[in-house]
Amino acid sequence: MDEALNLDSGLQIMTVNLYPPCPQPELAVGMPPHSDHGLLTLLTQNGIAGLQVLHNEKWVNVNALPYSFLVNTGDHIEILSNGKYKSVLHRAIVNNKTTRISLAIVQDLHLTQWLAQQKS
Ligand SMILES: O=C(O)CCC(=O)C(=O)O
Ligand SMILES: [Fe+2]
Repeated sequence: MDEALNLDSGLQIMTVNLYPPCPQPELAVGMPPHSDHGLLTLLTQNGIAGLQVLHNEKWVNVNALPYSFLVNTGDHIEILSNGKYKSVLHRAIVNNKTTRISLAIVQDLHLTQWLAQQKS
């Protein structure tokens, strides 16, 4: 699969997110609900909770384990697995005490590979 999908030439996009303390966190959105577009996203955080995933129609807090990467499944893995691995809907909330930082690295197919997958 690795060779067929040309993963060695895949796209990597890194995003750094900064969430400063918010005086009224219940009125604010850190990052609105979305799914990531790629195959897999590696996410690391500065130990401050804020990530939530939608599970059984409820938003569930995800622990921010220090010195770890959390792996989220993205839209393209859902398409490639014919729905076996669902792309996870997630969002980030803010708090009124501490600045939160997260770093997300999306691993995706090469742009030309993406077009090839669309044709088949
Ligand atoms: O800050 C977070 O925990 C989520 C970040 C995120 O979902 C993203 O960058 O795509
Ligand atoms: Fe995301």
